[in-house]
Amino acid sequence: AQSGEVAADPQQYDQAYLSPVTIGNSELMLDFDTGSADLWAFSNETPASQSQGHERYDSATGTELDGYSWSITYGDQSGAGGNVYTDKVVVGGVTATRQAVEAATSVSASFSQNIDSDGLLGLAFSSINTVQPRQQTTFFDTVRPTLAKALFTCDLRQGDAGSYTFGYIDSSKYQGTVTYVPVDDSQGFWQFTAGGYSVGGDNATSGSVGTAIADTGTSLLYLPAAVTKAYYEQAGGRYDNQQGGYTLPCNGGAPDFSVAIGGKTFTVPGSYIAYAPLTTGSSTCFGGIQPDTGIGFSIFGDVFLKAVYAIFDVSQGSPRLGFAAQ
Ligand SMILES: O=C([C@@H]1CCCNC1)N1CCCCC1
Repeated sequence: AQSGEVAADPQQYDQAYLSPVTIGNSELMLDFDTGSADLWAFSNETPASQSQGHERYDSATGTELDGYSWSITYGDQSGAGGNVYTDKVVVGGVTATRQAVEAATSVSASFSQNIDSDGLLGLAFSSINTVQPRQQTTFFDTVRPTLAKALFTCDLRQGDAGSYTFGYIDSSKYQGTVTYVPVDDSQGFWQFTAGGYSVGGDNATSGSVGTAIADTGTSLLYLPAAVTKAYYEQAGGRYDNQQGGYTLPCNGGAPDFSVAIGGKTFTVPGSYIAYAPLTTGSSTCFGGIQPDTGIGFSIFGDVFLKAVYAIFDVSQGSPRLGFAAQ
């Protein structure tokens, strides 16, 4: 049975985490994304004008799926599209011999401009893979039958290299016990229910966060508008229309944010929520918690995930998420 571990290296401000992946004879840095289900890469078929500074997948090593294509638009309106090959993909020593690899023939500006990232490796459910005419499986779904345990884990860290593991849980990476919650995969996401919250350790937990997804490909923590408002009232932040989000003082006084999941409380340190100065040297920071207005559920992105050890587990028949304090 297979198992393995791969590094997750943070970009500036932990905006995204990138992991080395070998596809055929190409070694690329991909953004592992539990909020989408396509494995796509800059390729020899991506226009040079769009791929300056990127490593590219050389599709010559692959077998083209004739007449297949893919096209994806993400929640932030970025996107990409192209052709499909099968090829050998290796992640931390775990090998998928015939993985669908989506070679980009076009990518949106934000992908061209982020030269650290050579593409995405989707880890949501394969039901939302965009390949036509026949949907393809994610890397995890492809290798799942060969894994020692049908699960992968995520250990993201603030400003430091973390890791993803496939096929095993590394108990040295967390403290205390793991709390498991059921996952509703009907929308293709790792969707769960979060409970009460508290700001700054005051145990007057109020309200409930509700439906949420665990999304390693999203930088911030998007919460219901009322929860977000309550946080910034205590944090001394304000909604800045010009910035398109809440901002707060960078000065280290930001309160912690705690949320109950599966009856256990998980805490995001205030320092993670003073996310990044508006511009270099500014004493005002963009907030790591923002409203989930218009999305339909909360998004537990990297600001939350780097505070916990997360287990994405399909070994029990029904999918479940495990969380433990880091
Ligand atoms: O496009 C996304 C995200 C974008 C950032 C990377 N992860 C996937 N979705 C998740 C939230 C609901 C809408 C779809």
